[in-house]
Amino acid sequence: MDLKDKTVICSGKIRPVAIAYLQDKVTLKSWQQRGRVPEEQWNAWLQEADALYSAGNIRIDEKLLQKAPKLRVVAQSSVGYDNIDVEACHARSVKIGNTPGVLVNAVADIAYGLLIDTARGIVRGHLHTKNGLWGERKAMGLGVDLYNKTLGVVGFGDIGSAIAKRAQASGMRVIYHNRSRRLNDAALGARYVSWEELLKTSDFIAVAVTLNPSTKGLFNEAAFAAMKDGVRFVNISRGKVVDTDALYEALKSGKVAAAGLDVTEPEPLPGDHPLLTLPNITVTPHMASATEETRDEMALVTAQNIVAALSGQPMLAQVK
Ligand SMILES: NC(=O)C1=CN([C@@H]2O[C@H](COP(=O)(O)OP(=O)(O)OC[C@H]3O[C@@H](n4cnc5c(N)ncnc54)[C@H](O)[C@@H]3O)[C@@H](O)[C@H]2O)C=CC1
Ligand SMILES: O=C(O)C(=O)CO
Repeated sequence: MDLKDKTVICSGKIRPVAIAYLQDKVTLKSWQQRGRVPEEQWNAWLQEADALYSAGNIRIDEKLLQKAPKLRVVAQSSVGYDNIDVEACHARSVKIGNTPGVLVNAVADIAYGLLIDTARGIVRGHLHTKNGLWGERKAMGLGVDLYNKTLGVVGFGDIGSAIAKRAQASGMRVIYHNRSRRLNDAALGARYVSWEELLKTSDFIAVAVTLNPSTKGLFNEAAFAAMKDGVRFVNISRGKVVDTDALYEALKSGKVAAAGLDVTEPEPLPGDHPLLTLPNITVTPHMASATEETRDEMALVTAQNIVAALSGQPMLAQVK
């Protein structure tokens, strides 16, 4: 099908693999400079757009949709789509695509790295060495083993179960809590438990839920209070799942012995944020999917979703 009369606009810089896929098929308007498309330009593009390649964290809501009368497709270049008002899109017959699956291993690797860091303080050790304190390394204290400990995974979807696999390689027992029990959990070597049991019995907790109304602020003061003393906490899902102030207090008191976060609220996290004054936290800048291979695959799925939807074909991954 000739789609050259269809205009695809991109909200930010996109990967060459996506440009190569799209440029001969559609009329592509992409901003290949750093930062956001200037507002005037963006508003003009929205007027003409049949499809939107959503790169980065732009809010796609009724306000944006009103400026885009021809829009029929939004392709989010991530698995999470909490930046999109799904109801508003569907009310205007705008299809939404995302990129599940292709980023699972890259994200689970970072979660596993953070998990090890909460046990052993790798980043802390690096900073200690860098600050000329190698000889005083005993001051750092000892870490703990992953081996023979219980990992509680909250959100046992694609990424949660991939984190479990990595933890099992370190000899951890895995329990999980999910919206519903996974049929294949025995094959995955993981045991379904209630939210309360997970909090009470986990030595480590890894969070891999979607951000939705039921998970917003899920890890609040009460949740941290219900955890084991000295629990270690990793979040790679979305910052808004955690009450930042409650986590700060739990880390300060030692209730949470250490935390590893790839996502924060707010994002970006300012360099002078109170969380970063604590010695027992490692924060990475929402980079869990940031490998060359994974970002290429995410870009390609995003581009393929657009072409499929504009051709009236099923998308590779559609948000229902
Ligand atoms: N840090 C990063 O760069 C990345 C972060 N993510 C985040 O990770 C999330 C998960 O990704 P996938 O595993 O691919 O999605 P998925 O849809 O396979 O898994 C999410 C799981 O969360 C569960 N869930 C939802 N609400 C829940 C609740 N209230 N209680 C317990 N479980 C609940 C769902 O049942 C599902 O099993 C994404 O939505 C995204 O926000 C994803 C990729 C990269
Ligand atoms: O895919 C996602 O949801 C992300 O957070 C970006 O990799």
